Amino acid sequence: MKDQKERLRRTMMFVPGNNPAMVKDAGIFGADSIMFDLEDAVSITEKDAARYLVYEALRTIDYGDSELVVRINGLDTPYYKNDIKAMVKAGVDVIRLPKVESADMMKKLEKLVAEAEKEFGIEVGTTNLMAAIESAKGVINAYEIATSSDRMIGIALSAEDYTTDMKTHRYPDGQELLYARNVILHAARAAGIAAFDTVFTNMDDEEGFYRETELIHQLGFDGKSLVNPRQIEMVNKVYEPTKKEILNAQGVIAAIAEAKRKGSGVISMNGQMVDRPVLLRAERVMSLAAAANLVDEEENYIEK
Ligand SMILES: CC(C)(COP(=O)(O)OP(=O)(O)OC[C@H]1O[C@@H](n2cnc3c(N)ncnc32)[C@H](O)[C@@H]1OP(=O)(O)O)[C@@H](O)C(=O)NCCC(=O)NCCSC(=O)C[C@@](O)(CC(=O)O)C(=O)O
Ligand SMILES: [Mg+2]
Repeated sequence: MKDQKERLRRTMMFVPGNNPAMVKDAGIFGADSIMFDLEDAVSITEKDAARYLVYEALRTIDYGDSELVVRINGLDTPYYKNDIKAMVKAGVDVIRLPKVESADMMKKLEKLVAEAEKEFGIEVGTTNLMAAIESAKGVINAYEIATSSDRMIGIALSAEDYTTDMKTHRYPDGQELLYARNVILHAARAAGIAAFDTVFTNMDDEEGFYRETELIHQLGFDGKSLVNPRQIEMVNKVYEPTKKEILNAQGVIAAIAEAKRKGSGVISMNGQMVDRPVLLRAERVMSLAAAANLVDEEENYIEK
């Protein structure tokens, strides 16, 4: 199996942790990551019930190949300690901390997670972490957050809270998010972890959703937080490589293998220089092609 830091995460779907039907069926939509929410989708009166529901679901329901993420309550609430204990005990893959503004917040989370792992006899270091950046301060400190722990698998932009903090709101062209998107992407890339774009909340605006997904794909995001299963197929479509890109990637991989046989790291293919960065891009294209079932086990292109 691939390193957890390397896995494909195009779609990370929020599932309200207080909704038994949604929690039960969340695995059928094929999201790369399912993110059970204990924070803002759950009212204060339902915090304990939601925690228990998600705990039971993690222990008993088979969610297939999807990565299992839980967004716990923030460090400024009375709920996060119980959330951490329960989710670690249930064996969650990733804990997502909301409203992160500093590396210290992630270090505090890491310490509590390690304590819980010890308490429940789980190997220390098993539970991965990610941070949601939802304020100007979080954006300013994005790199220190991204590098705060070896357990970090990614950082995410949370535009609903972020635009509120910035005294603006979301516009169709996304200009108000350009700076935050670029800072978060650079911080994630410099730290060697994943970058996730924010949710798109207007379910009736398919055109707007496509436009936003194409933009974040072009910028280089690994994927997007989602609020509805209908959005999964649309994101996968945008991230699907074309036949030309797949055939080119296969050529690059073969050319580099040939170069290695000759003791070199660089070779020319159709007059184009092919070296390590080109190879890394080709490998990502092949991962996306495999996820979209566009290649067979020997990585041959499947004509549809
Ligand atoms: C939006 C809507 C009400 C629409 O409902 P609708 O009923 O119209 O949807 P339909 O399409 O008709 O549903 C068809 C079938 O799919 C099922 N189904 C729908 N959604 C499903 C789902 N998510 N998981 C599993 N199942 C699902 C449904 O049960 C039905 O099943 P069935 O009846 O059997 O046919 C619904 O989707 C929903 O509640 N979404 C989650 C909302 C949420 O979690 N918000 C909090 C996270 S954001 C935030 O906090 C901001 C943030 O913090 C973010 C950041 O940090 O990134 C920031 O600051 O930016
Ligand atoms: Mg938020």
